[in-house]
Amino acid sequence: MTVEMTFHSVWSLIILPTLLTFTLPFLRKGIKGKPDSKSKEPSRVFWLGRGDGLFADARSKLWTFIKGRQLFADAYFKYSSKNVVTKISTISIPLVLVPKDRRKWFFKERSDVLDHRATGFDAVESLYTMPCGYILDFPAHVKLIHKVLTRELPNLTDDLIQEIEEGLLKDWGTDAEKWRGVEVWATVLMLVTRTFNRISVGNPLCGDEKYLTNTRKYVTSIHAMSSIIRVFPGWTKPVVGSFFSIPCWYYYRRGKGYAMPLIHSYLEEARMELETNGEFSNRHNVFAMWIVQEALRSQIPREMDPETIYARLMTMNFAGIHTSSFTTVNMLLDSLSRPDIFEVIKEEVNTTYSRHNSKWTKPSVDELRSTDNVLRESMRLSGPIVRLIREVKAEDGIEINGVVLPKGTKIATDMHNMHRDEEIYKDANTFNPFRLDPSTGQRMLPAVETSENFLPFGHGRHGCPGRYFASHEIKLIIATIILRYNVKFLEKRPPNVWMGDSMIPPRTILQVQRQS
Ligand code: HEM
Repeated sequence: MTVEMTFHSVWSLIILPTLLTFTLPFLRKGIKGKPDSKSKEPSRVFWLGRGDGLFADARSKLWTFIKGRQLFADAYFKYSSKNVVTKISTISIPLVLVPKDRRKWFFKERSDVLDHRATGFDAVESLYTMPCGYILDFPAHVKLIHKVLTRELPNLTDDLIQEIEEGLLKDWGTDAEKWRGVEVWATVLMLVTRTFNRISVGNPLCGDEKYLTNTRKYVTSIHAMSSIIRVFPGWTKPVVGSFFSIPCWYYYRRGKGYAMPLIHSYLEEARMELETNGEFSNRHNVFAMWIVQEALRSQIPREMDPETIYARLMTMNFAGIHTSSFTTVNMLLDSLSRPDIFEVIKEEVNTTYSRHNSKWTKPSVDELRSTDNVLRESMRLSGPIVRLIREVKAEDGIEINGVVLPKGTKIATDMHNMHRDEEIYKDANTFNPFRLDPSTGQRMLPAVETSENFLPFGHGRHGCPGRYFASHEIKLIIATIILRYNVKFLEKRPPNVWMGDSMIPPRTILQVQRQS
């Protein structure tokens, strides 16, 4: 994976953008001989970082690519926070930033006015990179996450623990004598892939190294390849997108070899149960079976197709694996570089575990309030998604603070900078998990409680449905690490790494030793 990522990074970060920014505008002008789409934009939007003149578009893209972080911070603190509508170039499409006073509306608006899929799916060029993208127009899996996964968490906790224990033993080792260096990102990614697949396909597939590696590669290839495709102008994407997404399609197809036998057997078993008993049993309490049962209930032919069931499983893996791994790694790095904070959660984990007779259950994990505070604060400063994007779908466009935005405009809430806004969080740049809630003066709410001031899981209509699972899973991972391993503190928090528009945790070696 290191080699894969290094190649993608160099290619997507340096060579491609430089080449494209300078050559494609020439080419395009040469071929079409007409000005860029700039003239179609409404004149009243203030476009930060974009001048006039020759190749203004290309220059502003390159500028954002080099100075993007600073430009987004300026856009937020100088304009959005003062309720001015601002536009900013990105390496792909320009974004209009939602002013602070319109955030409530952004999260409440109907999907036929603002399409929410721009955050998770357009941003990764899902049209090309996700062979399963066609299921998104009927998101049955979202309903199952809301209704079944969250409800079943108490019954899934033992399975999650078992997978976390086994995964850690495998990758962090059994040696109680010697310290050992482990690369935290690679091992946590594998651990989360395994744990997530315990609830999605169950045992034994969730422990099958080949299936897990293939799934991890599929998800990673979507992120890596979309970062390349994103650089190209829209009119080239049908060709470029199809070419660069070959690895995504390859891993997707390959994964069928592992998952399809299971899906076929679940379909057969569930059909038999329905015919003989008129209802389903609870024998396989895993996501794959919930999708099968929901499909049979619906009797919609496309839903009962094994291809659709596989597509939903892979979409879930895409939504849940990188987000949860990034968050777990960030929480580890944040707490291990602050011994005072780590000691608080260590004490809490140890006492809660003993109080509950050395067994984790959903209610006992919910008692880990300080651990949850650390998770929440870590997500505030290092949430894996830095901005939420919507596409204007309303035929006549929309109007924000006097500015008209036509259909197709992409608008965004920049949560990375909003979470650093001193008007919302006092000492906003300080990692302080035990800060009080500025609006109530009370302790912070649990990490799953979203608000327009706390957005790592989104908020409102399309807030992340998997957040209850993710928060439970991450706390179980952290608690198991605390109970089973000694981990050396870090001298200081290694900074996150910016790759284009995304912020990822740094590669860090942790020194670990199994507790005897
Ligand atoms: C720490 C881990 C996670 C983070 C930070 C996270 C964050 C997010 C965010 C920011 C959104 C977009 C909200 C928006 O556009 O307004 C989202 C959507 C979504 N997430 Fe998560 N997520 C996490 C884990 C998960 C997990 C484990 C699952 C699956 C079990 C999941 C499933 C989804 C789905 C299906 C959507 C799309 C919802 C829709 O279309 O309405 N997420 N997530």
